Amino acid sequence: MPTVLFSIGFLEIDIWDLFDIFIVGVLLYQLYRLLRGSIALNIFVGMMLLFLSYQAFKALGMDLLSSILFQFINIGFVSLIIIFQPEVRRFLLLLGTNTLKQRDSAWSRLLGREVADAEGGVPEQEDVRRAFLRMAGSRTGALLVCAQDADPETIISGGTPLNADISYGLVVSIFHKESPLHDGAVVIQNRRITRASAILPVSESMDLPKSVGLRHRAAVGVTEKIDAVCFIVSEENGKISFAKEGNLERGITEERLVELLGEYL
Ligand SMILES: Nc1ncnc2c1ncn2[C@@H]1O[C@H](COP(=O)(O)OP(=O)(O)OP(=O)(O)O)[C@@H](O)[C@H]1O
Repeated sequence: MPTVLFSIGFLEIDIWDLFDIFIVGVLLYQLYRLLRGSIALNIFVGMMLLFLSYQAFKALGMDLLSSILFQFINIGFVSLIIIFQPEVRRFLLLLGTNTLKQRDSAWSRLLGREVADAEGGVPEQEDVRRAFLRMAGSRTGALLVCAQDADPETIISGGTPLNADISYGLVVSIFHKESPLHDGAVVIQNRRITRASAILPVSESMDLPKSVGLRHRAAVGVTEKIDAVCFIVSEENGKISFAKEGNLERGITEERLVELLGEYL
């Protein structure tokens, strides 16, 4: 029996209760981060309200109402898993990826950067920078996914599988309007182009302004679902944007592009 630390009225709190509250708090916060901005958050809040009402009715001894709500919650649990299937998947993926892979990749990125710095820059980053500036100048639409740790194939579909070195000429050629591969996204993994013309999941986020079109929504969508970042060139105005964890940074400068490429490519 763990020792009681303090009491609030009739409630006796021990060390495990504090631990319990802390873990539930962290899990709820992570869940909120995952669902933020999506319609799923509204459903989640609805379910929480239902659950709290059930607890309140039960505590007040209103048996009929609480038993009806209990049935709802019972079915609700199964339907929650179905409704939130993509979010549950992403949540588990995030947990696993964060704990296992990110540590390794952080080290390899750190070491990689040290080697690159010693050699005077990473050629792939320089090639993508030049390609993006050129495409921005000519208002050529482009969408580039840089997968970080997760396997992007689980979410990204279609297009043409490739296994090519990144080069300025290749990136510009793929997105050239006459190219059969220009429509869709280019996927980069471990500094190699693994797919072109890929179809990405489109974000349903209500936080995005109405002016944001499908290309940018697709960039946001894929970063909501897997550990990846996206670089986008707008065909409409030639602006370069960046997407990460479901957030869109619009109209970034060349300096910022260099900084982000250094961090994520
Ligand atoms: N789900 C998707 N996955 C990958 N690429 C997509 C997807 N949806 C749209 N695109 C790309 O975006 C192009 C259409 O972009 P649209 O004009 O709707 O978006 P936008 O965000 O307004 O971009 P822009 O500012 O370049 O016009 C398509 O031709 C296609 O290449």
